Amino acid sequence: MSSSSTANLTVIALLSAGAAVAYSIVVAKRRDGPPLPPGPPPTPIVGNVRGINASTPWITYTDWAATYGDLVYSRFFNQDIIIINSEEVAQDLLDRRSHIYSDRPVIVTNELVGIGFNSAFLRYGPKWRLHRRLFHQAFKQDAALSFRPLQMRKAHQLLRDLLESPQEYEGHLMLHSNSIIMSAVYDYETAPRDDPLVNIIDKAVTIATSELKPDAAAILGAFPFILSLPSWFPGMSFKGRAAISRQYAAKWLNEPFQYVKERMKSGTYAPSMVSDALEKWQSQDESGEVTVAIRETAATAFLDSFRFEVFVLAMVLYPEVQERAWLSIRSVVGTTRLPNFDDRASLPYIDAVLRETSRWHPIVPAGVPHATYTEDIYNGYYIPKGAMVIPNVWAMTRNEAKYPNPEEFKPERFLDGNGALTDDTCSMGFGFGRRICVGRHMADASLWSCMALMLAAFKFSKRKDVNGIDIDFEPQWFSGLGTHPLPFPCRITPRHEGMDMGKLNELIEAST
Ligand code: HEM
Repeated sequence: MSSSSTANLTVIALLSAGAAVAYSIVVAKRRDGPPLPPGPPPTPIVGNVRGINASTPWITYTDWAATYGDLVYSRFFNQDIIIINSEEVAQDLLDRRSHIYSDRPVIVTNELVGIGFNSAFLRYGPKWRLHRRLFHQAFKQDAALSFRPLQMRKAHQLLRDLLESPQEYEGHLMLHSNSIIMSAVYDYETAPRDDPLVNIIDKAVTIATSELKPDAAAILGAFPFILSLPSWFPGMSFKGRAAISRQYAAKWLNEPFQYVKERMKSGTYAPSMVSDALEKWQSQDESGEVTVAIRETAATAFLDSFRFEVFVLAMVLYPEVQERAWLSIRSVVGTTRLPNFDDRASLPYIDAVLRETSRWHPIVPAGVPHATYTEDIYNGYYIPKGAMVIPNVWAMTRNEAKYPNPEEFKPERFLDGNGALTDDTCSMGFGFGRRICVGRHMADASLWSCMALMLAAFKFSKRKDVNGIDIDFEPQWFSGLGTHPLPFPCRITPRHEGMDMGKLNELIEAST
């Protein structure tokens, strides 16, 4: 949804609802009893829109923490919003009171653009439970071990791609992420370029996410009658775009799923999340409900790509960290092979780099919002039923008491005096409670294998200008529901002398 559409929606909402209606909503919520948590004073009708940096709301929320504390109340139209700015409060509420805090807010635009199937946004209830069960079967801790050969094979391919065309590193990293998911979920081998299925899904995701704006969703949620206005009505052009998005979303759901079904029919398939689940459930699924859920969970998985750019950026900006990481790999693995999962326990510094990468710039900095199933009282504050609860991971990673100088990339934070890993796994980037990320074990192993192998084989540094001088740059960030660095000038050079494809293949052979 374009920002002008959102602005028009706001005007429609304001004109049509009028101050009286909106005021009555606010008045209706006024009640005796414990107060709401502290928060910035709202503007009449719209609530706390002003002052929020729309592209990086997590930074605004972190600033609010300095004034209002770890638990902040804000409002957007009639949507109550609770912002959690500390890990302790997140654990108290989202983990320990997960029976209250495991719902999701209704985001009307999800259905509108055709991604209402997304497991991560399902309301707390039987459908979500079924999705969660299907995911759990494929990605629980011991099942995730079965992906290790795949993760290694894909990481080896990434090294070949980086050696062949290092300047295209962003494309290679994206392909690596997509190809792991497509193999694990559909047993589908993605083509290096212009893969037909990935192109369909990418297009569907791009169209859908460009129409998803939390502010527009909140306005439509507060004033659902707006959706019944015709497409020609000023501000309603998004309805036409949403219809196109729904068509693409249907292809995203169906085409890769159909691919697996056809391969199963012809008997030419290897295990995958979809084929395993179909085999297990098909005979007991008379209503077809589980088959639909399998298709939906599979499509959801594609949305959860791993993002390796933050790691590459950190290595470029902190060469001393990169050097220490490489030396630690060399001392354990030597130079005649590459690391594999058996080396992980002997390489604590690499795990410290992984943890610091997710702390330094979490890729989902404002988490995925939860919602309250019933009302609650916490530390004397009233938390309304149906409130959107935002775990502000950014503020948690900026906790000066736990992470001094939080803007600095310092893997040592996660090591004790003996160089062993501490108990702090910095897992808040994967969320909390019953809605915690179901792909976290698989994601963790994919991140580790990719980081360890890239560190062993390549050096990442600033690109040089024609005079051989490093090109300095200020990192820029893409901001949406997630965030990642925008392309930056990076030079990728092999660590091993005289490295060519033959030598790399020898190293890979020696590592397996
Ligand atoms: C580095 C990679 C990843 C990160 C940082 C990440 C992060 C997250 C976060 C923050 C949540 C929300 C948790 C909450 O509501 O408290 C989430 C949920 C979820 N993630 Fe991930 N994720 C990653 C990879 C994956 C992968 C690889 C998969 C699937 C194979 C996956 C599947 C899911 C699903 C299905 C949910 C929804 C869970 C629910 O609502 O019950 N994620 N993830």
